[in-house]
Amino acid sequence: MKIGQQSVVTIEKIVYGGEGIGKLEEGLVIFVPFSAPKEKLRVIIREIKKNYVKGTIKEIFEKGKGRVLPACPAYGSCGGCAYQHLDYETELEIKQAQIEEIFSCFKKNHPLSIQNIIHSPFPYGYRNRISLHVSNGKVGFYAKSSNRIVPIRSCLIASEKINVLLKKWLDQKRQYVGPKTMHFSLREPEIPSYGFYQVNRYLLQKMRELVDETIGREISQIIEGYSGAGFFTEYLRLRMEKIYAIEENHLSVEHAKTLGLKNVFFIEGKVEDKLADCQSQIETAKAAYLFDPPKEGISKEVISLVNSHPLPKLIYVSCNPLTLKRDIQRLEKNYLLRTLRPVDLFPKTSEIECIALLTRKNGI
Ligand SMILES: C[S@@+](CC[C@H](N)C(=O)[O-])C[C@H]1O[C@@H](n2cnc3c(N)ncnc32)[C@H](O)[C@@H]1O
Repeated sequence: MKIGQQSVVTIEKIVYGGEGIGKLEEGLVIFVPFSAPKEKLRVIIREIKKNYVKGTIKEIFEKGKGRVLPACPAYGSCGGCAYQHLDYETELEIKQAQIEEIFSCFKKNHPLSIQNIIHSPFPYGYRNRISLHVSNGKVGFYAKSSNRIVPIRSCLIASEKINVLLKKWLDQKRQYVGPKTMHFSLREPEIPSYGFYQVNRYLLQKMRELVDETIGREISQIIEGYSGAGFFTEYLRLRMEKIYAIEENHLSVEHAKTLGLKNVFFIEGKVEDKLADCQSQIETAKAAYLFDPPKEGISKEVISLVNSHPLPKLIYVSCNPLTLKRDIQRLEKNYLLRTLRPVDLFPKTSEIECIALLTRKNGI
């Protein structure tokens, strides 16, 4: 096998991350980006690894399920989207199957029910914020796994308001000539101008309702880790006795405090440092953890604190199924995984949001 060699392959499925996989005649597994399920392709080998190869499409012999023409001229070079070449129905089926596969390992020892993916009402125009990079007169997004800037004029997954702002900024930013790449972000005026904020403007209320439903009515106290600017806190406090909300980003905490929520303690700092204090103040029998960490997941330190003080429920909102799986495995001795709800917060990209419900094992 050589780089540049051509081969014929049928794509078996699309795996998490967005690439199709198939087997070459030699028995080697091949990963092919921008392919569709069951598609028959001629591919060019681009990279050879120990146990697999990577290829790109040279020719499509038989189109796979759901293939459509991508709408964005930067698709394929910009690192943002992975599923513009598929219709939305196929993308949702693929994402559901990926979640089923990643979490199938829990089926044996947990009463796990994987629910149907919640779709975004629209797969385009949903982002309420974008981050761009500027260097040597180029303004755009990074190419996949690279610092190379792919210039763009507009972004189809961003909202109309963001695209209006982008148009205004493009010519100004292009003037920038500096030794380093500069980064800037554009946000809709409705959302806080700093720190993390949920990105899909069509699913904001739905996310809050789903988390509320998952928590359940018997819970009246919450320890919320990674609470950001109080996105879930603001909604949940309407029916909670009290919430301890821990967040390390100073500006997000400042914003959260401006909401004036009476039954909420906003605590600035790392969950690692503040959790034990909250654990000592909560009434265990009616309390739950709500965690919404960044894609790296929860640190071993936090997992160990949770394992030393398991509350009846733990609700885990995650934007990375792989770290979610890892963290559930680390919590397994105290918790059962009950439900997993995929949510398509990031249509056309390979990302999948999940809401997991874990309940404390009996007899702890
Ligand atoms: C995915 S965001 C979720 C924010 C919020 N739940 C929301 O929906 O807007 C993760 C948040 O965790 C915060 N964070 C990351 N690591 C942290 C840590 N070790 N301790 C406390 N906060 C942390 C980040 O600043 C960010 O606001």
